[in-house]
Amino acid sequence: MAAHMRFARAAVQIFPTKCFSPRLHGCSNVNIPVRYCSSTAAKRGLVLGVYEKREGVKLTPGADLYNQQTGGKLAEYIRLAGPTIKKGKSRVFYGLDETYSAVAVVGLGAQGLGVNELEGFHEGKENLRAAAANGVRQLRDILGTSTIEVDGCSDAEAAAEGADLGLFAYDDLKAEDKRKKPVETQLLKDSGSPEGWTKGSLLADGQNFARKLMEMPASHLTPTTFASITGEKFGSIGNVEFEARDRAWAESMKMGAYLSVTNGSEEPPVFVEVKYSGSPNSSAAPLVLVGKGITFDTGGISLKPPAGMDMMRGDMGGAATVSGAIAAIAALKLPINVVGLIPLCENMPSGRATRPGDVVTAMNGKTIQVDNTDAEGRLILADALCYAHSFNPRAVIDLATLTGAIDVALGSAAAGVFSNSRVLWNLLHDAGVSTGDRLWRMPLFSHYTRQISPSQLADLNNTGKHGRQAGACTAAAFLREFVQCPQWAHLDIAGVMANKDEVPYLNKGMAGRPVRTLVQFAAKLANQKWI
Ligand SMILES: N[C@@H](CSCc1ccccc1)C(=O)NCC(=O)O
Ligand SMILES: [Mg+2]
Ligand SMILES: [Zn+2]
Ligand SMILES: [Zn+2]
Repeated sequence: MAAHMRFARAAVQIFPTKCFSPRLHGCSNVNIPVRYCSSTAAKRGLVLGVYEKREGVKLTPGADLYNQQTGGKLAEYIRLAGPTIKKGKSRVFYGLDETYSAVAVVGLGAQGLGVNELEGFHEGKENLRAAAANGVRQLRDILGTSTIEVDGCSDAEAAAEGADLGLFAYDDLKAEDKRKKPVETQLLKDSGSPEGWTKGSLLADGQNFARKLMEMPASHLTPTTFASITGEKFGSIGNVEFEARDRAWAESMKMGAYLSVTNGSEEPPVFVEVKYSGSPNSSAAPLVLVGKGITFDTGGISLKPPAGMDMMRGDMGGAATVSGAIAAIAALKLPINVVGLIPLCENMPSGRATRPGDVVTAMNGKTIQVDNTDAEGRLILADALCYAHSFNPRAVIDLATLTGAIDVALGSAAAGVFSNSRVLWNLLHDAGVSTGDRLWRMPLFSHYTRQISPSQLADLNNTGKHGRQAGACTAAAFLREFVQCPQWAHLDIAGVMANKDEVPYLNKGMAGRPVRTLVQFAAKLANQKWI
């Protein structure tokens, strides 16, 4: 008989009666022992980690402590359940003690894993994120647990990230009984650093905020509602100023490239400006983050094909990640000044829409021939990047779901980074290694600049003259024409916009990547003086 079956019999012997009315009790699983079904149990769950060893498993210090509290029952149950618990997999146990309705034991892989150079991330942290996400989801979905304690597994920050990212669901527009039950996660006492746990939770909150904004349909998330939602969010955080500028302001700034994109839409454009003052020197040069905020991209007159066009509700991913990152940076009270610039509008076809071949003038006076109205992201960023210069920035980073070409090049493995600075790139790269939300450097050769300029009618063309060839690189070369800061990076996040199943601790849907990398980058920047 398999070890797994032996365990099943042992568990049944302890609590033989199953929940008789899972629908009534809100229990999603008929196999839940009656004592722990929703009608009777105190709904508290526990997630514990175990490392893989050649024979069996090794308990984390937190799991070991709990094992002692249960008189060795945990280790015995694990032994009965089978030879090992593999990386990212879990087993749920009932009846270990009176405190928890259920305990999910999750596999962390081998102990002591660090940075994997080939993968470009910290493998131990990434395994823990996946394991924590798996454990909390199990307890929520099987048991309807409302409070879950999580083993910090000696890295409470990564455990909190995995747990809180893993529980995210955007179901605000579904009937109440179809929504995921809200769950509160807590660090298991004496299993990791409480400060690390708080930091990980705030990082996950920032990314989840971005995910929600990206997931919201364009019927609900317009430039105007984006401004009201983020305005409310930032209004509740200290040291943050928020302003929403209207079309007249953009006209007064001569943002002709940005305004040309909104022409076809009935929704008014909004340009959001967020300022976080965290540096002890309030006039210290800020990090400026610029985010593409197309709340829906139809392509305009150069209409996109219909398949998958619904995903273009996430074309404000740059705007969302900038907002999520600044929310987390402010919540963490990082000692740095940050400005967020977010040009928002829709890209729609209509009798007023910009036509292919039209010429528009950006804030810096450069003229642009708009040969493809679907290459609109670079137009709104062009003016936002010109405007960024007025803040005398320490560094400028723009984020945009800019090109399908970056998806072809890198898929969802990493966001593409185009930078004029090796120092800036190194900081960004290192941030991605620790968060697991990786970045990959791409070229900014003048070769690509020659593909977008000169244009037949104007200084620049908004598409490369060799069509789709190196589309992400020609887009970056275009943006470079509007940048004055010697510390600039453009992150093309189109490929990482959504998750299918590639990142195990993110569900299917909009990903909010790379919010945590941006925040870790800002923390690194705050602590060094080269830039
Ligand atoms: N809105 C952008 C990107 S649309 C392509 C995309 C592909 C895969 C994942 C996410 C988004 C746009 O219109 N770009 C123009 C272009 O790529 O030509
Ligand atoms: Mg959206
Ligand atoms: Zn487009
Ligand atoms: Zn777009």
